[in-house]
Amino acid sequence: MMDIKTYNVIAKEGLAEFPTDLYTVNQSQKPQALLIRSQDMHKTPFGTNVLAIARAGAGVNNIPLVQATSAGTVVFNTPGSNANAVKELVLTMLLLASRPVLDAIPWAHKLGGADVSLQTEAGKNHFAGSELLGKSIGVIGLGAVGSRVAKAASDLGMKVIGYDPYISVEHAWQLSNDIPRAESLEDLLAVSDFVTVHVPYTEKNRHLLGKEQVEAMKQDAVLLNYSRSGIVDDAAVLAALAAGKLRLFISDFGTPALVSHKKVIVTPHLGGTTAEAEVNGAKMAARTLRKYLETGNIVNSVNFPTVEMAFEAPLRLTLIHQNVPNMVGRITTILANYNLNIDNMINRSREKIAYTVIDMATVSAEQQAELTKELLHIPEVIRVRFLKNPRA
Ligand SMILES: NC(=O)c1ccc[n+]([C@@H]2O[C@H](COP(=O)([O-])OP(=O)(O)OC[C@H]3O[C@@H](n4cnc5c(N)ncnc54)[C@H](O)[C@@H]3O)[C@@H](O)[C@H]2O)c1
Ligand SMILES: O=C(O)[C@H](O)COP(=O)(O)O
Repeated sequence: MMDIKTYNVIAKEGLAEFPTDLYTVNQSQKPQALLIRSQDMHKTPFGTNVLAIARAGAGVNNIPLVQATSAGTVVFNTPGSNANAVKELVLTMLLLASRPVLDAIPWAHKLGGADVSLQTEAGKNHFAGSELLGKSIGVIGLGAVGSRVAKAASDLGMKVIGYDPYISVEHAWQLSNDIPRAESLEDLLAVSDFVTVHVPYTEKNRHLLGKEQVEAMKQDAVLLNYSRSGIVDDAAVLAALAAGKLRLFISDFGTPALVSHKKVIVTPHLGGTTAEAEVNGAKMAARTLRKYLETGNIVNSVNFPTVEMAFEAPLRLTLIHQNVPNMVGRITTILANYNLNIDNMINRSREKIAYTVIDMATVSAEQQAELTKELLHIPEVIRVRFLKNPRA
């Protein structure tokens, strides 16, 4: 039995992916894997017994990746699982930034008496808005969320310009040829009535929109942050709002200064909070975890290489080790000393870490224990697992 510990609200459809004859959920002090959303794992200790952490969602800045990698803990996310939800909320906020319905609705509901319609017609001009059609929008980051926002804005008749110097081939294919790409962030900022940012939080992206960038924006522009707190320098934005340079700041990440500001609209980190996105993310995370725990195969990891090898042999040996020369040689020498034949093998690396998967015929539990001890004796080996093929 393996135990999965959960943090945050995880959709029941995701938990149902774990068959009860193989898994328990939240039953052990020493779980084999964690299934989380925004839980701050920098402040939540997890032991080296944790083989994997799956983040149902996109952002992994809440997980200490360097620490997890060196402990041999594979971290996964669920790319794209909540991208449509974020896109729809960004569209909502673009419309709210254009039509003052947030003020108009309470005004309408306060009207009373027999002449409500007269009062309506007399007062409605206070709430005149503008249209998105023909306005320009700069989309920073053209991944799962940004590429969808760009397409939707274009479908609404907006002039879209994108910026993503690191765009993946997959997302580049998804992006319409009609959407021009800016050569630089400054080029995008100079022409955009709306700017929306969809990049991950990393050290490099901290204050990607800082004082200089905010000052480079168009007069009366609107800035939206549905990526992460810290990517936008809130202090620089507040200064630009006070100076009358920006018209509005819309953010999914409140701070005391933002929530009390008249020219700021804050949503409470709602980007990925729809029933559909929560189910998508939880199911995807559970399936990814099961794949890794049961077959050793790794997909959608943010700290380990992708490794997919059909599990056909009776037994699989997986090793997490440092990415240094002669590891495969040392590992296979030990197997040869036990007269074990290798049916199939794969070795992949990512930066400082490497992963080796070796398929072979069955060996006894005693021999597995001896081999594990000997393999762990190689100083650069971090984790050793034997997996039995239930279908062999
Ligand atoms: N508000 C929410 O609830 C919510 C929901 C989903 C995602 N997010 C946040 O949005 C981020 C993006 O999500 P996603 O699913 O689109 O991720 P993604 O990985 O599919 O896309 C991120 C894109 O940003 C690009 N990028 C990175 N640094 C950049 C930079 N400096 N300039 C321009 N482009 C850059 C990458 O090349 C990539 O294409 C997540 O990391 C997460 O922090 C927030
Ligand atoms: O990075 C993400 O996927 C979003 O910020 C969603 O976070 P949540 O799962 O905590 O709502």
